[in-house]
Amino acid sequence: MESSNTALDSVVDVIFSANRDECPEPIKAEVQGHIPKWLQGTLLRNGPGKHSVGDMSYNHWFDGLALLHSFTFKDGEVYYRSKFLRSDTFNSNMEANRIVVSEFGTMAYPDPCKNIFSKAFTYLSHVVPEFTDNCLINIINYGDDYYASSETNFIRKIDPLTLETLEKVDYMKYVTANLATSHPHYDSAGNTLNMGTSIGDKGKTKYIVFKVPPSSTDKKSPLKNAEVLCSIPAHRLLSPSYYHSFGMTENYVIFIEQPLKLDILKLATAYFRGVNWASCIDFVQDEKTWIHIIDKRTKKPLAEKFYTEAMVTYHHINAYEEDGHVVFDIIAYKDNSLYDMFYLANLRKDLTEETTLTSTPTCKRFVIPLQDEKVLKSVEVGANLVKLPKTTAKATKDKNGDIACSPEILCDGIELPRINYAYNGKKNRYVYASHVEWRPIPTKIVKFDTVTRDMLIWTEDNCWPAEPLFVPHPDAKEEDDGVILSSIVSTDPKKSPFLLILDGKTFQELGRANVNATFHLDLHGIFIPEQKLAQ
Ligand SMILES: CC1=C(/C=C/C(C)=C/C=C/C(C)=C/C=C/C=C(C)/C=C/C=C(C)/C=C/C2=C(C)CCCC2(C)C)C(C)(C)CCC1
Ligand SMILES: [Fe+2]
Repeated sequence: MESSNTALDSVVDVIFSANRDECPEPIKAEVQGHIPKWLQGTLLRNGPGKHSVGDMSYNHWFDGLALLHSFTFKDGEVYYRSKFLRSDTFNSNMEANRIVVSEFGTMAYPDPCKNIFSKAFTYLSHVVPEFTDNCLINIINYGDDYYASSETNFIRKIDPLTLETLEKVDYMKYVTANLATSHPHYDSAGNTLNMGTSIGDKGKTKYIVFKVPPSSTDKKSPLKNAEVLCSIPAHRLLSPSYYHSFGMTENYVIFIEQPLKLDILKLATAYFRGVNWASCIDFVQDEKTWIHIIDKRTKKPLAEKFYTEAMVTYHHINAYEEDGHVVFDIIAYKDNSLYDMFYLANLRKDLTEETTLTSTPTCKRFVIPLQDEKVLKSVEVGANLVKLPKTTAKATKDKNGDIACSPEILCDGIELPRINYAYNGKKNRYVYASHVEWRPIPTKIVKFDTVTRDMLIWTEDNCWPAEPLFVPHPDAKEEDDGVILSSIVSTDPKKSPFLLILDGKTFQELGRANVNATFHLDLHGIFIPEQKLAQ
């Protein structure tokens, strides 16, 4: 018994909690199989790579210090490198040899004295706190620049080739966003669209959609030209919803205001009360989930109120318009247990006690009817407004004239979804994702066909795959003409970690690039084609 627990503990260590070393100089990987010659560019990924500093540890996996890594493809060869993001947070922690900047799941007290008076004093000097710039979630492209991102008001510009950390950028200088997502969208005109939350500005709490145009020639920060497209007042001033991503079609932005709420009063007193910020988020089971459909042309949300039952979602998959409807697919949960599952103490418990997840991810499709207001008035209460033939998703008018949406379940157990981004906002068929069974660790990646509901699977013993990312063939004719890239952490000491390359159509291995280094399990990333990097 003991030995199997030890084995499971070491899995948690190897894939989640161990501190990693960086590998700042590029190393050439040993390629097995075949890497298509057309695949030229850099896969750049981000995720937590250091979970303790000195003798202090972070509580939560999403708190770890950002470690960037990249795979550069050149003429069938692959070069790997990794570098810690030299954020102010990283530097201050290293200098103090302890954790001095708070993260979402770990509250830090720079003053080691636990005396209540000094704690109160430290609190007062933190009335305007400098939030963390440990940007560990994703990489965002604004204009010609690349930024490591988290969800606070700070992003860090990076050099996508050398992984060097550059300027710290404060969203607040350009748009009033105290929080912003790490999952923006890119449109065909080269704009980046993102969403943020503005807390208590001029007595109002609102969600904003902002657009950053492609770079201007004057070499100023691309955010200088940011424009707020729309702002939506939060249902409650002191409890805005938490959201991690949003959806976008050609004409609409889809924003889900879910009953997973930040309690501003609790947040403001968290430091003084000695609790972490994560404890100030509540899932309000008996509240509705509001679905806002923002028309990019009028810059206003549609007048109708769409809602569904209480749920939690982090990742939108895609959204598109079809015959007078907006269709969008998301990964949804019954509650907020995903966040709790990633506390390092729970990850250990979940593995050793073999507990099942209380809420597993479900891939849901919502269909929103775009109804003329006059027509809507004449529709009977209870009538289904969805007219698309091949879906079981419904939208019915309730007695208040609001529209209750019930989704179609597409499949269970997938997370970290990616699509061929050329199909973002357009009708797509395939989703590439991590497959999650009852354990909170990734063992398989899949290609899911939303039409036939078939799943193609890749798995291998002692291999823990990261989010699978699709790169289209430069002359792609079909949606799945391309390859899937996933970086694989290995827990077999005899086997090095590798970058896996699968064929987009068959999901069969084309090749792998074995790297003589250690990998961390990361969260998200982007592929930058060579022509774009050369600009
Ligand atoms: C500024 C501000 C602030 C702060 C904030 C912060 C600090 C934040 C952070 C945040 C964060 C930091 C977040 C994060 C998130 C994340 C997420 C949401 C994720 C998700 C994920 C997932 C979903 C996963 C999955 C997976 C993996 C990874 C592996 C295994 C398998 C699976 C698939 C499960 C406050 C509030 C105080 C106040 C106001 C203002
Ligand atoms: Fe995410």
